[in-house]
Amino acid sequence: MIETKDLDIDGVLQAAQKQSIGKAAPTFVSITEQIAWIDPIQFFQAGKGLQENRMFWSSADQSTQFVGIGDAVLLQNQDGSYHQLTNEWEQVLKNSWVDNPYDQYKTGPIAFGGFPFDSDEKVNELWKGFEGSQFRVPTFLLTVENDSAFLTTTVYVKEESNIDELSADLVTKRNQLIHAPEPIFQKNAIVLKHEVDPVQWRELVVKVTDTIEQDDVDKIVLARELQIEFEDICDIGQVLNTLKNTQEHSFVFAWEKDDVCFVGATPERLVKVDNQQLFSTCLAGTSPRGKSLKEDNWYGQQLLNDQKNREEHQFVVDMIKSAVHSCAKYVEIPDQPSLYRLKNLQHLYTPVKAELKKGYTLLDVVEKLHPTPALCGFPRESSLAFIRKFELLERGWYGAPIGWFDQHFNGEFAVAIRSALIDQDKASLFAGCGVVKGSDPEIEYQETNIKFTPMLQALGGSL
Ligand SMILES: C=C(O[C@@H]1C=C(C(=O)O)C=C[C@H]1O)C(=O)O
Ligand SMILES: [Mg+2]
Repeated sequence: MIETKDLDIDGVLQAAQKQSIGKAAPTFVSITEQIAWIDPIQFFQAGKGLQENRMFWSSADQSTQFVGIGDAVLLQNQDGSYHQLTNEWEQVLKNSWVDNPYDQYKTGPIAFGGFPFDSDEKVNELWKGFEGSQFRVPTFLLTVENDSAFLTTTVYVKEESNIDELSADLVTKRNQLIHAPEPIFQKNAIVLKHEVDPVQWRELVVKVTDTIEQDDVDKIVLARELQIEFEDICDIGQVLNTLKNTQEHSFVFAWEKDDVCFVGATPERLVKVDNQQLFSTCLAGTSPRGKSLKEDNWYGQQLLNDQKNREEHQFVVDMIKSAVHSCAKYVEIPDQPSLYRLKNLQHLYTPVKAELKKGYTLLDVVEKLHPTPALCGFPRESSLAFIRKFELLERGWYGAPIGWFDQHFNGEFAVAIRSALIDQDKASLFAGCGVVKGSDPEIEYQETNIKFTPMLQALGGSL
């Protein structure tokens, strides 16, 4: 039996209401309790019954998993402003009542969400609902940290709130979630697959290599879209379960808005900050996995020694190094990349460690880093201008920071690649690759195909 403190939602809400009357402002209430361990996917599936927006996050080593149900707070910034987001979060916390006897990092008030790749991009039909940056504090947040589970319940209490009703409603929903039955999964079956402009895409790669020859640009990342249709409405829980079980060393995420959900399993950490300790990742340069150990090692060695891939990688290292330097006391970064192996492919990988200077927060670093040359190109301005002008799709949240931060701005962001936007019985998958001098359109095309594979398989299909 785990030791749990008696939960007194009603008592906390009453005290918070007194505070809101005193301050003549609503109080943001966050109550954390330890609960019996529950499978995060089970909790996620149970959230479907409440008909509220859900979110999911798993760290790349799966030691931390978050599931959120409901929107207690939604912070939305049309222009993706980091500064505004910081201010709004501080504003929310200003009049708060945080009841967290466990005082655990990763419990209590935490906001989850994402940014657009390019906040100047006009939002099209596909990305409707995902305008600007959006972060939510879920009404119910499950934190599973190895074998321990915590539930944080968040609600606004106003002067006029009916506390009896409010607390009865929260308790009913809480019980529904934490005593959820074993999840039942629907099998997702793909009935239609449509590659968007594959011929034009290869032509665009040639246009990029020509541009690189002629202009002051060295690398441009080009993305592709693959559209699919399911036989029935896609079961997101099933997709997450498969991603979790098949995609090791990857952050698995889902962020639902009404009936649309952005889902993925990305290997790429943008930045993590834990008490001023900063961790970032340079990931660029790709090759397939081999079928045997010998073949796998051969691919790995080829990748480590391949000039084109090393160049693709180095642009990322140089940029991240200098961005992190500008806000850190010291930066630790190996001279040579190593290999980061995933189920379907392997990447060149350089980890970055640093200590953040006082006065800088996680969001400041996200702002400095995004978009890195891993997703945009180098130099940033000219590669971004090319993408804006010529790319054949709207990136929306693809390739952008997705993650979480707590009340002290500790948290973690990943780069939302290996992802799909799922709208009931339809989905768009995204994959891109770094085009540099000498890139071959067919090889780059095949590289994006392997990058589609993990998501496509999790959705019930194959290439
Ligand atoms: C753009 C993507 O991946 C990026 C591009 C890579 C490459 O071109 O080698 C490797 C990892 C990522 O930085 C994607 O998966 O969509
Ligand atoms: Mg590449």
